[in-house]
Amino acid sequence: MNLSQFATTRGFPARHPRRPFPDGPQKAGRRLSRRATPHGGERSMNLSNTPVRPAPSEADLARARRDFFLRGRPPGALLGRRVLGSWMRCMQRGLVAERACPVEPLGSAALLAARERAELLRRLAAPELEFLAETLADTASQVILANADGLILDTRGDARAMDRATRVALLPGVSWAEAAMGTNAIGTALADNELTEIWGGEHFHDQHHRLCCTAVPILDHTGQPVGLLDVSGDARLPRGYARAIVLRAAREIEQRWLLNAPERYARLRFHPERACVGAYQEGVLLLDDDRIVGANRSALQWLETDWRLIGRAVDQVFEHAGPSAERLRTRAGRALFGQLQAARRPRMAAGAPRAVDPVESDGPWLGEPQRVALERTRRAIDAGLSTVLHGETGCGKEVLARRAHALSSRASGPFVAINCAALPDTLIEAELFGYTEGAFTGARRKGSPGRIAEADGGILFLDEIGDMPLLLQSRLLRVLQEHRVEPLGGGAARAVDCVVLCATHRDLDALVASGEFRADLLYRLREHQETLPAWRTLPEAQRRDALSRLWACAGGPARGVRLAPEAFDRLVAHAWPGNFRQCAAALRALAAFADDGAQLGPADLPAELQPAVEAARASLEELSHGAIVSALARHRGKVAAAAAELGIHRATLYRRMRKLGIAASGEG
Ligand SMILES: Nc1ncnc2c1ncn2[C@@H]1O[C@H](COP(=O)(O)OP(=O)(O)OP(=O)(O)O)[C@@H](O)[C@H]1O
Repeated sequence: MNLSQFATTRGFPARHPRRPFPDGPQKAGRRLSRRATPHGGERSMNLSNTPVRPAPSEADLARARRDFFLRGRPPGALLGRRVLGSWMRCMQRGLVAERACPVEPLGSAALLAARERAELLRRLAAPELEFLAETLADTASQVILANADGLILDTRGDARAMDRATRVALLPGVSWAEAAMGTNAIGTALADNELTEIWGGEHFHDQHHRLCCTAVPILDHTGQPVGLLDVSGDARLPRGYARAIVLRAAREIEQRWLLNAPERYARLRFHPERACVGAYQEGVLLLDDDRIVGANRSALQWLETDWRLIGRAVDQVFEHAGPSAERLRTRAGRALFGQLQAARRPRMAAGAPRAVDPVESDGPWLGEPQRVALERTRRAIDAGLSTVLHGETGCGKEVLARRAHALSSRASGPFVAINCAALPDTLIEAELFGYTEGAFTGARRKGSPGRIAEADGGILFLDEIGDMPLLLQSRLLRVLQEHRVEPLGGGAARAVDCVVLCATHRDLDALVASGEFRADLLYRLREHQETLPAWRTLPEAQRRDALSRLWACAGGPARGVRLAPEAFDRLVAHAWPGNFRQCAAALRALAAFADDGAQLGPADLPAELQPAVEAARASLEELSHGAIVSALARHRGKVAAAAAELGIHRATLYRRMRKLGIAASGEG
């Protein structure tokens, strides 16, 4: 579903003029508040505990500020209780209203690290950020995702209506925690863990008086804040213009968070009306056997309880629940309709400790060069730029592409990976572009949309792009130019919106020069390029760090298997021509064959890492004419035996002998 469809299903028109306030901020905001409330949701169930409070006039606010800040008197009752509470906290912290608060954005590496820590939140929130930005476009508001400390992670929207200082302060990397910025919706919502609206002069600092903000904390399935959604705009916008829509977006993210929980938990969904089980307002509980380990807010509402529900046994809450849980009765006597989705427990092969895939578990190891490449690739994706990832085999090109996809605004779209070198020439065309029914012998009955069409809304990852046959290059070029795919055998062309990432270890410019790759295709594919470093070029500190991570992922430490310092040093120093892939595989093998609790020394390392071999390898280039001749002589011309003594492969010795003009006299 594209954004317009997404917006329309929720009853919001998808298009808005980009000009801020085409008919004034008041009108824009009022129009939006009218649009944003008619969902049955907010009417039939109050999702926020925050009562709607009458807006104090500017004169009321000015009086309240004079009373509080100048005369030290309690301000009038029109100032909300929570705003007053926040002003008092700010005073106690020594903040001064007239003093500008310094804006100190995080550096790019620290911001990247913060974004990585909040990866799940960002991924789940991305569609809502787009949706809010689109819907609020004519109010010139800024949509903000912050982490649970109030640090801005992402923004969307058009903030042209704000002054420069405010725009700068609302950028990613800036903290809006109350302690730093005084009373503001982000910081105060996090301090109170409630939906918060702060308008104009309610902000603690004078410098924020032209701003209005509406913020809602995003809670995980146990009720802990994991982040916050905020809409900030011009203080002339009517109070409440963003309340319903931002609240609903936060609930959507929370629901996704809940449903993203491990499948080993059963899910109990319920609602007082049968038809609403499975719909927006359903209550959902996560169950670990008979214990409640998670809930959504609707569940709390229908069960008339709060987050203390987490940890209770199911039968403390429900009086009666049949095996299918179709009819439920709470201990308070409320009848509900329910549906139980059983837990899925993965069946593990007995005894075999499974190595953890570093990419699946905690994300790849990222040193400084990978971090920078990752962030730039993510930005390229968000900007719709085709990107080539260049680097030796195994240096993490695909890993990086997948990670960048997960962090990008296309995270909710598919990631379709195609290895151009692995597909047989006869199949690649049909595989990529799809085919209609009966297009060729063996075609599936209903035809196939093809892999490119499958990437619609997401990423098309073309691995080993340098190996794509010339014939297909022109078809691919046409797809990239026209954003449409035509299936084999005719049929309607299909529009495709995808960002293309390519990976290669080959020199694409050289391939163009030798006529193996189309120059015009390369220009299309390489709107941006990132080069990933080979393992051996990383600084030693990074290799050590990476090795520790790969070893942990290989499962050794979990079974008490230790690498002696000399073994670790040797692994760090090894050149690993197959880069991360080879190193990770070697570590997995080491861990697999070691006994629990064993300490592995240099002698336990694979043959190519043994000291004699390493020394011989290192000096291969210097292996002199004399050394080879005398080794051959000692073994009566037997090349295999001489190679073994020199610690190199027989083929390598033959190559070296040819280069030095040494004739082979004995048998191999
Ligand atoms: N940064 C990393 N952190 C941890 N493991 C990594 C990292 N990069 C690569 N790996 C490991 O190496 C394997 C290969 O990575 P990947 O497929 O991304 O390499 P590649 O550069 O695309 O290789 P090729 O060019 O051969 O396709 C991964 O499955 C993973 O186990």
